[in-house]
Amino acid sequence: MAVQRVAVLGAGSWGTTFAKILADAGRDVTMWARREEIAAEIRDLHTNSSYLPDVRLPDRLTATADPAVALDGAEAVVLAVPSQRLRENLLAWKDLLPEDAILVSLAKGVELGTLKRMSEVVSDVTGVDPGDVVVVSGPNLAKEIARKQPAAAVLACADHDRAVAIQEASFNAYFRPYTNTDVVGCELGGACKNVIALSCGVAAGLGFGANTMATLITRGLAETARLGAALGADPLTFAGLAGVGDLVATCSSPLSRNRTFGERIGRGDSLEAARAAQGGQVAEGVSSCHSIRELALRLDVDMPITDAMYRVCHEGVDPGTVGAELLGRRQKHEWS
Ligand SMILES: NC(=O)C1=CN([C@@H]2O[C@H](COP(=O)(O)OP(=O)(O)OC[C@H]3O[C@@H](n4cnc5c(N)ncnc54)[C@H](O)[C@@H]3O)[C@@H](O)[C@H]2O)C=CC1
Ligand SMILES: O=C(CO)COP(=O)(O)O
Repeated sequence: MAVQRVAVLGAGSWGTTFAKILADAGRDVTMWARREEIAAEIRDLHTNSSYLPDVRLPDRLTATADPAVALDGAEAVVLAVPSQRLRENLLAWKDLLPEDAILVSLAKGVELGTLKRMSEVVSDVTGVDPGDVVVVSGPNLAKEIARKQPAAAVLACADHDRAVAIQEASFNAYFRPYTNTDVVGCELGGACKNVIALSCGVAAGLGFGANTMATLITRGLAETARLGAALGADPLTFAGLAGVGDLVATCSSPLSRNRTFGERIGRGDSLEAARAAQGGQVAEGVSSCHSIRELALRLDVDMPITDAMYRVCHEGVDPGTVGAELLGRRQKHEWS
């Protein structure tokens, strides 16, 4: 199952960075960009200045605004659009997908309405077995990796051979991918940490320090693991790169869009102002706090931090008020 020719659909921060990883690992990569001017910039100038300023892209990486051109002959197809936009984009691409191509999902989120994980959305639209989709997760802030700063990731797939094929295609001097078969745990880890990063940003914006951050990260991990247990995830996954690894990176870095969004809210910006300041880039936690809360309610899982972020982002409740409510909850044992 050797993969040489890869299509990366989506030319935002992570799509472009993952395309660069693959090209630096010796693969032939064609990206699809929504806007022709971004495709032309990648193709002709080897930059994507809207998303990765000051990063030079490899010569063997090219781009097009025509998905049929990007997908022609691809042995692997990397899906790199925001989670709430994956279904509509896949519907447009599904008849162009080469038969037998390995489908790889980069998105970290849970779909609003259906409450499905991304591999389930891919399966819904394409008919591919969800166990054949490879999910990428882990502490992967795009702007660091694009500058070749060392990082590791998890490639989760029920079919180990497919994960190994993408591992071989993406392994390079600065990017170390591990395989895992726990797709549920890896997808939940990635989706939930965006919500916890939002909460850390809110706390930072309110002026709180390291103890508060560590508390939110640790209790955030506890509620993620509770949801994981209800959905059959392997508890060990949450101790790994897609769990604590991604949480620590995203919750502590000013490069995180979710943390930055939360920080603006904590400082008193309106949701509209925080959204406008994102420069068109996605803060997945804002929609995922809604869908994950619904999922938790459906499964009767207690997720108080996620619920607090839902109330801040979707009901307009004051961040200081939800903070006080979180602290004032019923006293309990750490693991109950
Ligand atoms: N940026 C990062 O450091 C990382 C991001 N991720 C995940 O990867 C996924 C993609 O993230 P990024 O590339 O960073 O996002 P981004 O916001 O930087 O770019 C999104 C891309 O999707 C395209 N797109 C296609 N249809 C769209 C639509 N209808 N609405 C909006 N955009 C549309 C945009 O044109 C853009 O090229 C997200 O789920 C994110 O959580 C995962 C790991 C790291
Ligand atoms: O998923 C990420 C790092 O692993 C990126 O986080 P943000 O979307 O918050 O920037």
